[in-house]
Amino acid sequence: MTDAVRLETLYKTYADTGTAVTALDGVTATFAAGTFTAVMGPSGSGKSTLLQCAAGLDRPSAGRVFIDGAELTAIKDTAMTRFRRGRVGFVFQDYNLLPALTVEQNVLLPLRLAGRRADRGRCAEVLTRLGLGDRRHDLPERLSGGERQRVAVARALVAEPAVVFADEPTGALDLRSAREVLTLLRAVVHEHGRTVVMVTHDPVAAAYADSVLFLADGRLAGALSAPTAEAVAERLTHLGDLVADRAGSPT
Ligand SMILES: Nc1ncnc2c1ncn2[C@@H]1O[C@H](COP(=O)(O)OP(=O)(O)OP(=O)(O)O)[C@@H](O)[C@H]1O
Repeated sequence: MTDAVRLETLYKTYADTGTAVTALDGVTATFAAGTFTAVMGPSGSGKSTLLQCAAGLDRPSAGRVFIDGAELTAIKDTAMTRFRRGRVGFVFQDYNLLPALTVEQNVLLPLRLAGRRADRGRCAEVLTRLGLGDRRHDLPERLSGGERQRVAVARALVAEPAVVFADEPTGALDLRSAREVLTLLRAVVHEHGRTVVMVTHDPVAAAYADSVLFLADGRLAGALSAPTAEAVAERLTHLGDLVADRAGSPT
């Protein structure tokens, strides 16, 4: 199986605030193509930083990132944007849809920005697959939170990226909409062979993934295959204890 994403000994230090914060402390991980992985860990453990560095939205302080076999960390800033537009899709907690654009225009935006043909047929196909075929001409304000997030998923998929990164995609949704979006992400992986990496706080959401990667203090702290919400919650409790112990112990 090919790796959609490979992270090699990633470090990220934020030094701009006086005291340096090490958000990633030597993380090595791979995400195989066609898999759905959840990234979990206590608050401040480096989940968002990991996602940002893996997606090329931020640069690690050291280490290498490969997407679909190409080294992202070797690419200069201007080319990075182009690379991202072609190979990476994003879904954010707050949808990030442009309010003045219709659903269809929002979904087609990544293709337009990448200078590719705005394939309306493909857009209609993706929207229909996501149950939004008849909402193409609506503005986002007319959609529910769950529908908006499904538009964001359609937008992330339209350019057929090697990987879709989702940062708390269900964080702003009610239970039913969250379940719909997670079912959709799972179908995107299992029925359409896409790769999804999702940061979440929610053990129930993580249980939709094929496996869970745990972070604590910027380091990998284990993994779980075929996760259940109960097993994930238990692992998280232990991680929380571990972090509290470390913080309390003399160095
Ligand atoms: N831009 C920044 N400048 C300085 N420090 C930062 C910055 N972004 C993150 N950090 C710090 O890096 C560490 C990891 O943050 P990160 O947001 O990656 O964690 P997280 O696991 O996603 O947290 P949460 O679950 O609370 O969203 C934290 O200590 C955080 O305060």
